[in-house]
Amino acid sequence: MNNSGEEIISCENLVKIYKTNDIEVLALQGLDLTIMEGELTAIIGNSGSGKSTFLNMLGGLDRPTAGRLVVCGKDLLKLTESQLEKYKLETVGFVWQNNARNLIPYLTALENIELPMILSKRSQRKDHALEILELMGMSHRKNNKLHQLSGGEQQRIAIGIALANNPKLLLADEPTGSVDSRTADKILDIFREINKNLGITIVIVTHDRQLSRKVERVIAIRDGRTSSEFIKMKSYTEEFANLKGEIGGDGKRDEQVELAVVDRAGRLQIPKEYLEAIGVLGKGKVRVELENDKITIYSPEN
Ligand SMILES: Nc1ncnc2c1ncn2[C@@H]1O[C@H](COP(=O)(O)OP(=O)(O)OP(=O)(O)O)[C@@H](O)[C@H]1O
Repeated sequence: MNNSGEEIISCENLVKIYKTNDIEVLALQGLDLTIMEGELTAIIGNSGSGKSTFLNMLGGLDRPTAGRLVVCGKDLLKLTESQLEKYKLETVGFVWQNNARNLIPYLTALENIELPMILSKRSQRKDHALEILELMGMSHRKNNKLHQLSGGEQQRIAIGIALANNPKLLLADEPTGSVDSRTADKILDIFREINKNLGITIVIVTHDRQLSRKVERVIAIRDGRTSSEFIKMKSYTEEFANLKGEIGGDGKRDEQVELAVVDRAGRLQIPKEYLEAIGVLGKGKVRVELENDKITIYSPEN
C-alpha cells in the first residue's frame, strides 16, 4: 500500500433506494467512508448488506439516490450522462466475479484488452495491450478465447481489461468467488502487485474472510451503513519475515485491529456484541466518561 494522503473516495451519508413496482428497498442508508489514494481495501458484510450496491455506485453503473459521493474529484450525483460514460471508461476499472461478463467470448485475450482502448479512441492500443498481458503473466495466452482459459487465467485477463485505460481506481466484485483457494491467493497477489507497483487504488468486495485477512484495511458494512473497520497492524514484509523467522515473531495471530466508525456528526457505532457484553443492548442509554485520553462506556446501572 502506498497511501499518498489524498482522498480518492469520499462518501457521506450515501443513500440508495431501489424501487420495484410499489416496493422500496433501502440498500444504502447513510453510508460514510473515505478511501485514500493508493489504498487496497476490502469491503465485507452479510448478503444483502449493500456491498455490491456501493461498488456499483463507485463504478458509475448506477446513481445514488441522495448523499455525497466524490471519486477522483468527480461528484457522482452531478455528472451528466456523457460525463458518466467517460468516467466508467477512463477513471475506473471493474472486475466482475462472472468472467462471461468480463470477457467477450468471441474475442481473443489480446482483443478483449484492446476493446476499452478502442472505445476511448486511444492510439498504440496493441502495444499497450501486450504490455498489460505481460504484466499479468499472460503473454502466452494472447490468442486464446474465454473457453480456452482456466478460471484463474480468465480473471487475470479480466483484470487486464480493467487496467486497459489506466484507471485510478480498480473495483472488484467477489474476484475470488468462483476459484479454488490457491488460485484465489494468486489473484490477490496480482491485486497487491498492481496496487504496489502501479499505485492504483483498489476496492474489493468479498465474502472471503481469508482474503479480507490479507489486506491492510477492511471495511464492514451492515444494513447499508459502515459498521466497523479492521486495520492490519503489520506490513506484509514484516509478516513474511516473521513467517521465515527473520525477525522476532511474537506469535500473535490476530494482526487486524477493529475500529469503530465515528461519522462526521460524531455518531459512534459500537459493535452489537460489545453492547451485549455490558448488558446495554436495547436499553437506549449508556454512561460515557472522558478520562485523560480515554472515553469509557458503562452500563448506567454500574
Ligand atoms: N436492482 C435492484 N432492485 C431492487 N433491489 C435491489 C437491487 N439491487 C440490490 N437490491 C437490494 O438491495 C439490498 C442490498 O443488495 P446488495 O446486492 O448491494 O447486497 P450485497 O451485500 O452485495 O449482497 P451479496 O453479498 O448477496 O451480493 C438487498 O436487499 C437487495 O435485495
